[in-house]
This record gives sequence, structure tokens and C-alpha cells, in this order.
Amino acid sequence: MSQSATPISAQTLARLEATIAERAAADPHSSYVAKLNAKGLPKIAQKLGEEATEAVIAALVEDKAALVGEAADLIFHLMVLLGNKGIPFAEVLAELDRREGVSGIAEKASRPAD
Ligand SMILES: N=c1c2ncn([C@@H]3O[C@H](COP(=O)(O)OP(=O)(O)OP(=O)(O)O)[C@@H](O)[C@H]3O)c2ncn1[C@@H]1O[C@H](COP(=O)(O)O)[C@@H](O)[C@H]1O
Repeated sequence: MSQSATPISAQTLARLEATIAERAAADPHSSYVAKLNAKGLPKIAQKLGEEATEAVIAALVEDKAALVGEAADLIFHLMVLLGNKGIPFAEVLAELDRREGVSGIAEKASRPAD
């Protein structure tokens, strides 16, 4: 892979975000994303909470395969919520990048000087 190529994981999330945006106003009878958006923000938020709980349960019962599935459901529903709120996923990634920079600086500051 060339240095400038987008990593697979980022491509996956970008593709999913585009699909969610495209499906938001589709027919709720043929699209789960459209069905959720038609029900509104409280329903999307409720589903996100349910998926988070299911992920926690899978982790606590040590079912790794189930946890992978629940984690995918959780990320998917988070992306539907962000889409409904008009927040690009890139903003979340930028916030994570910013924190990485902040903690990197804090780490350096806590190290004794040479
Ligand atoms: N990644 C997902 C995805 N993950 C989970 N789900 C759905 O999320 C739901 C969660 O399971 P539940 O049992 O809690 O849901 P449910 O009982 O059907 O839902 P409710 O009646 O409670 O609302 C299931 O219906 C899953 O099919 C998803 N649905 C869609 N996608 C992606 O979104 C794209 C667009 O989907 P459509 O909008 O359906 O075209 C698809 O191509 C996929 O890439």
C-alpha cells in the first residue's frame, strides 16, 4: 500500500457514512436507516443505548464473537445518530487526533528532563 492510500478501516467508515447519508431519506419500508430517521432522534438515541448495553453484556460474558457483532451495531448506530445531527464523522476523528496530540504533550511534560 502506498503511503497516501486511505487505510481500509477509514475507507469502511467513510463508505458507511456516505451510505447512511444517502439512505436517510429513502423509503422506510426498504431501508433500516430511513426507518430510524423517520422515527426521529429519540428512537435513534434509544437504539444506540440498547446497542451499547448489548456490547457491554457480550464483553462481560466473554463472548468475543458476539462482542464483535455488537461493536459493529454500536458504531453503526452512532454513525446514524451523528448523521441525524449533521455531524461529520471526520469531526469525531479530528477530536481524537487532537486528544492524541494533547496526551502526547502531557506525556512529554511529565517525563524527567535528560
Ligand atoms: N451496518 C448496518 C447495520 N448494522 C445493524 N443494522 C440493523 O440494525 C438493527 C439492529 O437490530 P435490532 O434487532 O435491535 O433491530 P430491530 O428489532 O430490527 O429494530 P427496531 O424494530 O427495534 O427498530 C437490525 O435490523 C440490523 O439489520 C444495520 N443496518 C444497516 N447497516 C448498514 O447500513 C446500510 C444501509 O442500510 P439500509 O438503510 O437498510 O439500506 C447497509 O448497507 C449496511 O451497510
